[in-house]
Amino acid sequence: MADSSKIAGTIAGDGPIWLVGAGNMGGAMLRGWLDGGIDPARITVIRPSGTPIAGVTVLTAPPIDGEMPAVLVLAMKPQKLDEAVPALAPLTGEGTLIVSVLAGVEVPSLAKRFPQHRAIVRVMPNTPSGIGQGVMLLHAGADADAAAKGDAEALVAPLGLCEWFDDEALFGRASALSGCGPAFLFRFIDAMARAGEGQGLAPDQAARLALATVQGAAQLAAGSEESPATLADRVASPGGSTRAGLNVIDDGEALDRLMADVLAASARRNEEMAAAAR
Ligand SMILES: NC(=O)C1=CN([C@@H]2O[C@H](COP(=O)(O)OP(=O)(O)OC[C@H]3O[C@@H](n4cnc5c(N)ncnc54)[C@H](OP(=O)(O)O)[C@@H]3O)[C@@H](O)[C@H]2O)C=CC1
Ligand SMILES: O=C(O)[C@@H]1CCC=N1
Repeated sequence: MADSSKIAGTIAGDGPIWLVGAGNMGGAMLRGWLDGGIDPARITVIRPSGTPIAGVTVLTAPPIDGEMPAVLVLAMKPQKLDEAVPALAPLTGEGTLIVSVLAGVEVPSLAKRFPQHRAIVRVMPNTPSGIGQGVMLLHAGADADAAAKGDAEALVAPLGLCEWFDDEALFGRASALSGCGPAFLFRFIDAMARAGEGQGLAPDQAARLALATVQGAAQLAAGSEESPATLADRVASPGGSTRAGLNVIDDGEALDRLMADVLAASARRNEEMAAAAR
């Protein structure tokens, strides 16, 4: 559940917030905002399908005769950005804070497409934002002042942990960890369950045990003063069964090497998307 106390104040005044795209990511952010107590009357969702969302106005195109958006949240696929810009850019102005969650699309690429803006802030969320447990990476363009950065952070703080990056390239590489990370963990849960099936467990039982084990372990680690490595040692009795399993994970640093390759592949793709948007 999002922390509603964090969203009690105003965000970029009290003007309209346009959310462009409400799919997997935009939809999760919207859920987090609504649970967090944001005034739904401020939010207009713009999506080509016009698929309704309870409690908020949904339009198939930006409103041309309304108030200028105080915040424009871009949450379509990077490949759809140029399809959306012609209708959006003329409606933004010096009062519009542009918040982009598009992977790989850098601030200068956004500034080229939205020359009129108050500030441009990139946010890399992840899907647990929908339950207020996301990770929100932030990077602001050079012309963003402290007030604009504060407004961007106030907007996304109810969705999870906020971490600022001055270096946009590092922001991109960090996106591979926290933005993509939930998918890697979901795969891990499935792999653990399948391995349980391999030991003779029924599929539904293996899935239940794997998920509850990951949930409990993550919560334990999050609330502990001890490092995950120490917590792992607390499970592994010398000469016991856990140590035998850890030996497989640790052999040749197999898991470290796998994760290094995984993040490197995601970071590389991020760079390719950045190049495509320039
Ligand atoms: N999924 C994730 O975990 C994360 C995604 N992101 C970023 O979020 C963005 C969205 O990804 P995701 O939610 O997964 O994608 P989805 O395909 O689930 O959602 C895309 C949304 O964009 C809308 N859309 C499509 N075309 C246009 C257009 N021309 N103008 C306006 N809106 C349009 C769609 O509308 P409709 O609903 O009507 O079809 C839909 O709501 C991407 O840029 C991605 O990089 C960032 C971090 C994590
Ligand atoms: O896969 C993607 O490109 C986006 C960015 C982070 C998570 N999803």
